[in-house]
Amino acid sequence: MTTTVQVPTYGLYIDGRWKEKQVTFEVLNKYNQTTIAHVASAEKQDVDEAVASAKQALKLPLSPYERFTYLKKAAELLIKRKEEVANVLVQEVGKPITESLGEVERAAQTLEISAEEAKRIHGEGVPVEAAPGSETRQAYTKRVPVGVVAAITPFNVPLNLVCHKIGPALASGNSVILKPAEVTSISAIILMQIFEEVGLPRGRFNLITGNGAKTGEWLLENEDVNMFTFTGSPRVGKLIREKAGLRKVSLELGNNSATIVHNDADIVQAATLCAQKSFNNAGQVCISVQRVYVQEEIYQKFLDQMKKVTESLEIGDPSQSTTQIGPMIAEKEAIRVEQWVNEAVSNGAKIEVGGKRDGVFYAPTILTNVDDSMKVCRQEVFGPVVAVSTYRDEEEVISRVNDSIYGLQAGLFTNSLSFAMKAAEEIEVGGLIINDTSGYRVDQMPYGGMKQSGSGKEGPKYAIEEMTEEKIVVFNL
Ligand SMILES: NC(=O)c1ccc[n+]([C@@H]2O[C@H](COP(=O)([O-])OP(=O)(O)OC[C@H]3O[C@@H](n4cnc5c(N)ncnc54)[C@H](O)[C@@H]3O)[C@@H](O)[C@H]2O)c1
Ligand SMILES: O=C[C@H](O)CS(=O)(=O)O
Repeated sequence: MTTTVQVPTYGLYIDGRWKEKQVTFEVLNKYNQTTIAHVASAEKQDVDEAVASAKQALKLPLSPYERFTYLKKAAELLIKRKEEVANVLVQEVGKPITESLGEVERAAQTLEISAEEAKRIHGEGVPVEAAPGSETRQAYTKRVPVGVVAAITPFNVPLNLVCHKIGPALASGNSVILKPAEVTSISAIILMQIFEEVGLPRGRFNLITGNGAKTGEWLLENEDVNMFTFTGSPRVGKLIREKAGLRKVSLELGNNSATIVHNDADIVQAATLCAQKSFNNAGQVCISVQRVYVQEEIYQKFLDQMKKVTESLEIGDPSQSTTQIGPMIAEKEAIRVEQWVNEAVSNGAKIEVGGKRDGVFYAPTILTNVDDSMKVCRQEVFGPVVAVSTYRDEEEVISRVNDSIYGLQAGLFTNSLSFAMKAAEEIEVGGLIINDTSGYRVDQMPYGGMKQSGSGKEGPKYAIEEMTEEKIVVFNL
């Protein structure tokens, strides 16, 4: 007997209703490459309808308490569907189930923090009366929504990074059009279903799925979009910045994250955490540990421990609770990583662990004998590869960490307060994590990079600042 598995078809969500489309694209299970959904391909007219609906929705303002209530309920409903949504992440990303469950929990927290922040948006009194001639005046500021926000998101953390945009946008009174990554659209569709269920007024949250370049272009062409909030590659980020003109843009882009391990650190803890945070989600994390700089006196002990942890990682079917490393998002990405590693090896790098590809899987790989000019150090690998090298002193390592076009986060293991303080002053990143790796993030913290890692911050409180304008009101009494 053969069993036919029903593949669901999903539409767009515009102006409070689902809209079927003739033309769809397939979302694949990244482990076995089977089709798990047919998803609507938006056309220009759909994008324009979504923007018009979002603009119209702003005419019925929501109070901060109403926004709090919708977001809080959405967080609760997401937790109720935790297993189902985690299984979607397992399939559409190839993310191991334990990590996928963690992403759903974090996404719910992001919505909950956004809900709480909705009640804390405030301005301040401004002492204009202190200016000569303004003695009879009084003033205060208030934060007002930017209006229509277009949110464009990447494949690697497709639920939580969507919540980092939808949560603050709705909390601050905006309406939003979401364009998720094509290859991982299903979790965003489920989130849309959840917001429909909580009864969010129509037009406040619209979902457009389809080709990134086309929908992106149509959103950018539509002058009724007031702000773009983008997470993804520097290539697309630059394009959005160029085309957005005078409109607000927030960009969360790539990194080649460094972590320093100094000679006074807890070596076992540092090596264990570095191994874990180099290979989470098969290294497809923007703050994944990619460059490790180990003080030369402790190098061998550190490397031995990091190799031991890495060799113990279980690779395989992401739906199994014992699996720690799943497939990459596509075979072409695994091939690219393989080529970069091979190129490094042909220039003198040594593979300590891994270095093998099996279809869409790339084994967790530690490289030594690397040179800072190699692609595996200089560019963003976005795969399960880490380059470990030595340094002599604080000055040298800080300058090597800073020798990058990126600046999202870095880690530093040390018990030296003076080194930690020096690093905090001198390392050019949006976040420096002491006694943990570059890969540490919780959702309430400000998060965003310097240099080509982007501009603007996420973390609901900080994203709300990006998604609102400061207005001053002056009274002449
Ligand atoms: N800094 C952060 O917070 C953060 C978090 C996660 C991922 N990232 C970065 O994201 C990248 C990987 O994600 P990706 O491969 O999905 O990125 P990507 O740039 O290829 O795609 C991101 C989104 O942009 C859309 N897009 C593609 N072309 C477009 C265009 N011309 N105009 C408008 N939108 C377009 C895609 O459809 C997708 O929704 C890495 O560089 C990673 O570092 C950064
Ligand atoms: O890919 C980058 C993510 O922002 C890191 S995290 O999943 O939010 O920790």
